[in-house]
Order: sequence, then C-alpha cells, then structure tokens
Amino acid sequence: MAAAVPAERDAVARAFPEASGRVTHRPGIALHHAGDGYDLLAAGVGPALAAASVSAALTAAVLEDAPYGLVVSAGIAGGFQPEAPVGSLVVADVITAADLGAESADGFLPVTELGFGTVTHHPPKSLVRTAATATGARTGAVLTVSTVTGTAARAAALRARHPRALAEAMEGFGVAEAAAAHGTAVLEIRAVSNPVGPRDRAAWRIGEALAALTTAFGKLAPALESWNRHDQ
Ligand SMILES: O=C(O)c1cccc(C(=O)CC[C@H]2O[C@@H](n3cnc4c(=O)[nH]cnc43)[C@H](O)[C@@H]2O)c1
Repeated sequence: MAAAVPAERDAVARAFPEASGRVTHRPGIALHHAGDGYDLLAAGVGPALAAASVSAALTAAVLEDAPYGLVVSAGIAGGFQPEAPVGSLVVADVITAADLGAESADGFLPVTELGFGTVTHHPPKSLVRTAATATGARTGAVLTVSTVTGTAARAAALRARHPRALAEAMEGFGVAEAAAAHGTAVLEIRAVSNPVGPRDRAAWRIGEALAALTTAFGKLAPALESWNRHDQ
C-alpha cells in the first residue's frame, strides 16, 4: 500500500492491530510491515516521488524473490460534489493524469494527443468490484493532479473534461505507472477529506477521512485475500 504521507500510512496501519511494527529500510524507502503480506509505504506527495518510491519497493521485492501481487494507492482526496461527499470512499475504475499535457488555444491536450505515453490506467475490473463491495465505496474516475484545485472554475473545467471523475488526488497515476512498468496490478482507494473547489484548507476534514481509510482497510484486506487477479 502506497500513501503519500506518514499520517495516511499510519491510518492504514491501524486496520492491522496485530502488526509487529517492523520496518525495513531499502534504498530511498522505508517499508512498514503490517502482516498478512501487506507492506505500507509513505511514498511522498505528487506523482513523481510516488512513482519513484513505489518503483524502488517493487524492484527491491523482486530482487528478494518476493514480488508483490498488487499495489494499492491509498490516502485522502478532494471529492467532486455532490457525488463524493466529505467522509465518503472512492475506488478508481480509471486512474487518470488530468494535467499531463499541453495547453492550446482550443483547450487542454493530453500527452496522448501529442503522440506520447499514456494518461490512464485501468485497475482490473474484478478488483474494483471486490474493493467497492467490501468497503461500500463509489466507483469512478480518480484524477491525479500536480496542483490541488482551488477554484470553482478549475473544478468545473476538470469535470467537463472528465465527467466520470469522483475525486482528485496527487499520486495515483504515478503509483499506477510504476506498477504497470513491473506488470503488477494496481488499485486506488481514497477517503474524501474536502470538496474539490474553492480553496478552504480550514474546512478539510482530515481526521474524518483518515478514520474512513482505517475502516476501509479493515474490510478491504480480507476481501483482497480472495481476489483472483486472473478473474478480470
Ligand atoms: O495535515 C495533516 O495532518 C495531514 C494529514 C494527512 C494528510 C495530509 C495531506 O495534506 C495529504 C496530501 C495528500 O492528500 C491528497 N489530497 C487531499 N485533498 C486533495 C485535493 O483536494 N486535491 C488533490 N489532492 C488532495 C493528495 O493526494 C495529497 O498528496 C495532511
């Protein structure tokens, strides 16, 4: 599981009360072992550091002959209103880099329209279903942005480009790129701490979202045990 910051990682860790608290250091990362085969990583804020950290974890695991079967990007997020209210959970059926591209007179052009790379990753459908059923999360697109939305105009523009967007956060696409490079399945689950829209940091309900994340992982971890990645 890759969160951005230690507070998010520790919220997930609270869903594993029997965990030893053992920490393994590998180049560039610290892996907190939660038991049941889960390692928890504070991968950093933003898609670039998240990708670098997750890639380091995946590579270290392969070199130790214990490759991961799944990477989960998890944390708090902004929720598009009214579909994703504060305190609710969102599981991504599409992980999209929303600001990876170029501006033009005709509007935003994703890098794919410039002839490069990708802007979307699709977690396995059966995994999304399993996670959403277990946690009660809504499913939809989760956007990855490098700039937190701070105006109603920007929120509206993102929704116009991504009508299925339920949430925005800053790491999912980076985590998914690293997972894809290693041929590992990815899932993104987010607890909504604030509405996407005019910046009002004082209104972020971080404690409520972190508690929702703990509850979600308490249900998600056992559900993932039975998930079969070939049943997509
Ligand atoms: O200040 C704290 O106590 C605290 C505890 C946990 C997390 C934080 C963060 O600031 C996490 C940053 C992280 O959250 C995601 N996020 C949350 N809301 C949004 C949003 O509206 N737009 C984009 N990203 C959002 C994001 O993934 C950040 O990395 C603080």
